[in-house]
Amino acid sequence: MSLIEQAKQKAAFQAVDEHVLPSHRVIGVGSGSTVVHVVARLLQRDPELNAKTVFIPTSFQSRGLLLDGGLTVGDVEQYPNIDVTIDGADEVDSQLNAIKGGGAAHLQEKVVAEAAKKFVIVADYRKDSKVLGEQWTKGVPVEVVPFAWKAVLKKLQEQGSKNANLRMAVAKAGPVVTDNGNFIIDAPFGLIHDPAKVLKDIKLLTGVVEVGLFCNMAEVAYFGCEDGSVTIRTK
Ligand SMILES: O=C[C@H](O)[C@H](O)[C@H](O)COP(=O)(O)O
Repeated sequence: MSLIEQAKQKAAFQAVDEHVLPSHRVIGVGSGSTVVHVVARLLQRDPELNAKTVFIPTSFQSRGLLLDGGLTVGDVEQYPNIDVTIDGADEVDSQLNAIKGGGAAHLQEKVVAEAAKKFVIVADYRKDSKVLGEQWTKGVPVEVVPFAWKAVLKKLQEQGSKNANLRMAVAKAGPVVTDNGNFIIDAPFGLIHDPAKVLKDIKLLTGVVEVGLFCNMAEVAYFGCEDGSVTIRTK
């Protein structure tokens, strides 16, 4: 396993061990490569405990991980009160604000995180920043309804993101289409010193469904470090 993968695993295992309690019955599960280790740790729990628990996925990917593991899945319509949600991030700042959506899953992720009593982030050392935009330079992921993409792109450029661009698919002609049938615009804003304002300004644009800025949401973040340790940042 590579150093980065080991770091992801360490952070994920420790976060599950410290935040998924035997009394919990509804657990939110984020998306991405770090969450693979979250699910692996959940599967190491007492099977009787898992049998009494419902897991709320945040994407096609995390639903598949849970189903493949034989876990029971539900949704926020059935379970609007989630005990804890654990998710990855593309970058986290010193105040625990995060950029998410590198995998285009941030809409469902935000809903599931907001429905939880506690939101926990797991990541490797490359995601740990003072200010958003230091390391994640691809931009803020913005999910937009398809017919509005050009209009939103123009507005984002007017808001200062000159290099905002429509995310294109790799093994498909045309744009990435999200699990919700929408498009993604990646909008770089350089260093983001006031993420809550950037979030608000983008969210007010007509046609925007959700913005991959998670402000004041996480209670704690676990970063797996290069030396095998885990750094824990709390609010
Ligand atoms: O859309 C994807 C999600 O926000 C992921 O949680 C985020 O991109 C981090 O993914 P990874 O753990 O693969 O770096």
